[in-house]
Amino acid sequence: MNKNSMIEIKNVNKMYQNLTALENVNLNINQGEFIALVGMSGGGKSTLLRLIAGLEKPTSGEITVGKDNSRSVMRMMFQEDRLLPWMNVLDNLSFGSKDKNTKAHAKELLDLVELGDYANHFPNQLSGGQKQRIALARALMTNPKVLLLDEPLGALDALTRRKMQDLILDVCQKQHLTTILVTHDVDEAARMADRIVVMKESTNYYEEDCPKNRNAGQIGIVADRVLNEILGEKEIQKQTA
Ligand SMILES: Nc1ncnc2c1ncn2[C@@H]1O[C@H](COP(=O)(O)OP(=O)(O)OP(=O)(O)O)[C@@H](O)[C@H]1O
Repeated sequence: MNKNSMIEIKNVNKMYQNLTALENVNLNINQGEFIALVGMSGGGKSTLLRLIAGLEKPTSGEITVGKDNSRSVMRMMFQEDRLLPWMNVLDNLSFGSKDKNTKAHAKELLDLVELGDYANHFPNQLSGGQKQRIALARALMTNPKVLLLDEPLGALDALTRRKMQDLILDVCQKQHLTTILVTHDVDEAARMADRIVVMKESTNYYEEDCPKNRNAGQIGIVADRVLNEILGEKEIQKQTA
């Protein structure tokens, strides 16, 4: 593993019975890098994320995480917040621990996601965006080095989604996280990621490096290029004709 690497994916294949979900995927993700996985439905994005998380094993090939290849440095966040409805926000983060340090850590993270005043609220008293911010804070409780995000903003309205994108980017930078985001939204990928990986058919994928500190125009250009890759030039021409 090279010294800046956090995740190395080598010659990974995944079969489900006769179906090839992933074929010969090779990807090297550096510490602190923000990767977006995009592509058509069924392209294998969630499968790759589950393999990286260690929830499933590749049929062949290898995935190495950090120097000790331990999945304990990872936390995952999903489209659903998965908060426990019978616990208040603070307990959802600390799992009801009475330990002072754990509670203090939970409070710090609530401040980080700008919900410091909501410790005693219950999930049903929160908006969708607030619940996702709590889910993000909870994912950070164990001080992970890698954050795996499976379409976490998919259920949010456009404005809340935009705010969450900024918050996630800010948090990832502050906590020096390596992040992998699965998203259907190419604009979201173009706004957030350092590098976009397009999962095409199982045999084929494409990478796009994004400029640093990009403006709205550059985001649009990157998003268009990625969309071209996903749909193919002809589809785009047909749509704009
Ligand atoms: N547990 C499973 N058993 C059988 N086939 C599966 C399983 N999980 C995924 N697949 C298949 O593997 C392929 C890749 O699925 P995956 O969910 O990774 O795609 P995706 O790119 O995340 O799709 P979407 O954008 O719709 O979420 C699909 O053809 C899917 O039907």
